[in-house]
Amino acid sequence: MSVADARETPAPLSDVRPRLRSRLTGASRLVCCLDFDGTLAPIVDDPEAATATAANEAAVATLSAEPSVTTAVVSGRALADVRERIDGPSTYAGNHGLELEREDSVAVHPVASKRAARIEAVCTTLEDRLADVPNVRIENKRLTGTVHFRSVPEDVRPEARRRTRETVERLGGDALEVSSGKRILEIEPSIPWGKGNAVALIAADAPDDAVPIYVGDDVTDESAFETVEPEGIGVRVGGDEPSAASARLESPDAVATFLEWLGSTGVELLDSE
Ligand SMILES: O=P(O)(O)OC[C@H]1O[C@H](O[C@H]2O[C@H](CO)[C@@H](O)[C@H](O)[C@H]2O)[C@H](O)[C@@H](O)[C@@H]1O
Repeated sequence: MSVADARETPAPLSDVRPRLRSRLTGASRLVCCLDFDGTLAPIVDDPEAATATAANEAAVATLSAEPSVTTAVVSGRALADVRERIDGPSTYAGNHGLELEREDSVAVHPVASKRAARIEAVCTTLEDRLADVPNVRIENKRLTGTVHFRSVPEDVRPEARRRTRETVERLGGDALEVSSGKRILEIEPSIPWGKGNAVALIAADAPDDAVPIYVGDDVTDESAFETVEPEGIGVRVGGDEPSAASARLESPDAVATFLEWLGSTGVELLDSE
């Protein structure tokens, strides 16, 4: 049976809370890793317009100021982009974990760095190949690229997706690959590295008894859920698809309520024995 086959629909977070309480009780640290789009920020048509809800901004600021919590944002966006969108954390991962900023030092996956020129070439060529596709957007994030179809008329999307895949195959060869996200295709270096690897590096900085939590809403968040479960807790936002996360929340508003709980009750439970 594959890992994907073993996935189940996550339970409502309220059902998982007793397990979370027991994990947090007496632990020395909480490592709280958060996705951005669809988790802290509601999904919107224009990727440039995405903003964290006010309640999530406040909750992230509170958690980030808490000495017993490591707060990290782990996004598919470029590091510099996501950093501008949410203040507070000491740690940011961008481009699905290919770039990681900890304590003011940024590490970039060396193979991804070498393939940035190919991403650039693909994005430039796609500007031309998709020039006749209404409302398509190409987001060049240097280490990866995203083609946005959310505002493209539905009948045009299959052909636009086909041209995107064909262009990546032609210019990227074995060096690049395509994956799907929410109404997007992601163009990435074909290397075994994702958000889960970045979360593992972040968690490795914490003591062994730290409790890792990851909250996210999309396919690329699954590797991060696999990293934190079952010692910690993965929380999938929205939908009821099978997931490696054990818990689920409905929306970014529900995420804010959860983060507020972590910043108050959750922190009190740490070292509370
Ligand atoms: O890992 P994330 O922080 O969730 O980033 C994943 C992608 O998010 C963005 O695209 C998504 O959000 C947009 C704004 O709400 C929406 O228009 C788009 O349809 C979504 O797929 C971002 O633009 C991408 O670069 C990220 O890879």
